Amino acid sequence: MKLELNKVTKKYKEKVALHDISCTFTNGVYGLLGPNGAGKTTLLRILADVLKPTNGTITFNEQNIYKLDYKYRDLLGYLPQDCGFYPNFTAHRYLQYIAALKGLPKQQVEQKIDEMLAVVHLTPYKKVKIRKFSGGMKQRLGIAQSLLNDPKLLLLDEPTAGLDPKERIRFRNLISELAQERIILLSTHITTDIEAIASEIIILKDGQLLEQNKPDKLLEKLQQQVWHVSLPATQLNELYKRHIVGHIHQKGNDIEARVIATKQPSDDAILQTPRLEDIYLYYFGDVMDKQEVNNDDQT
Ligand SMILES: Nc1ncnc2c1ncn2[C@@H]1O[C@H](COP(=O)(O)OP(=O)(O)OP(=O)(O)O)[C@@H](O)[C@H]1O
Repeated sequence: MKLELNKVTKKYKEKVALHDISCTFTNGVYGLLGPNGAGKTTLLRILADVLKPTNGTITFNEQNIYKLDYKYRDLLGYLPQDCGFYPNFTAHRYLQYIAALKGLPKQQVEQKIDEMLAVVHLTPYKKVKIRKFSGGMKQRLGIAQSLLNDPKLLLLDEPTAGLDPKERIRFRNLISELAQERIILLSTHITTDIEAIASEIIILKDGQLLEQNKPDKLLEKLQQQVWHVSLPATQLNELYKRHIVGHIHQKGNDIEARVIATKQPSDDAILQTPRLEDIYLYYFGDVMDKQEVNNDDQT
């Protein structure tokens, strides 16, 4: 399978949300990484055919997706950021409704629903109304609906939002299991979500595709550039001015910090093995806040 974007641009009036995006996806897991507003949702919505690009073409196995029409949509599973659940539906009723929308053969529906509820560990809640669900349970139900038609192309917009650490690990394992014979695209700004499972990572910033590469190739970029630094807390502001600073830990009057720098930032700085969160900092250090850095620590 091959999904190809050729110079895809999306404008919302004057706002250019995606600019000339060209990339190719074959079977595997692709992590769309970028801060808020980078264009991840716009890209996924275009691929889910809920939004049309302003310019550019998209082909699936060399055929234009708009010409393929329903044949393309039949291949899709899509988890939007907001599933728009009906609170008075039970999980079962909701999945029946989605199965009908997706045109699943009637004789398969109940078995498929049971399978999917088991996959996302919601079997005991099959007959419970969605209004009683926690955020994490709703997210798992959203994942279940996206998988109902056994999609060949799975598009997941921030799939781990609201999941607790255990659920996130389960989710990552599930995606790894599903990855064969499928194209899976998932957007996130949490690097640990994709570090272990993405075959490739796509870095989006301000609607531009900055990188598409295998995680280890991205990490190679930062070899010899990630440091552990220890210094008096009073010097922290100076450190921020000179370098990209990641995690910091206060230890008494001192600070321990993870720093990205092309040259050794201080005599006692110790080289570290780069991680994907360093790549995130490298590209988005200027736009992120500390909250996002801390989020990376959740698992
Ligand atoms: N309907 C719209 N009308 C106008 N501008 C929009 C619309 N939807 C998105 N945008 C803008 O397009 C840009 C890309 O938004 P998009 O939602 O695709 O980013 P994102 O990377 O998914 O961010 P987030 O993680 O916050 O969802 C942003 O600047 C956003 O404000």
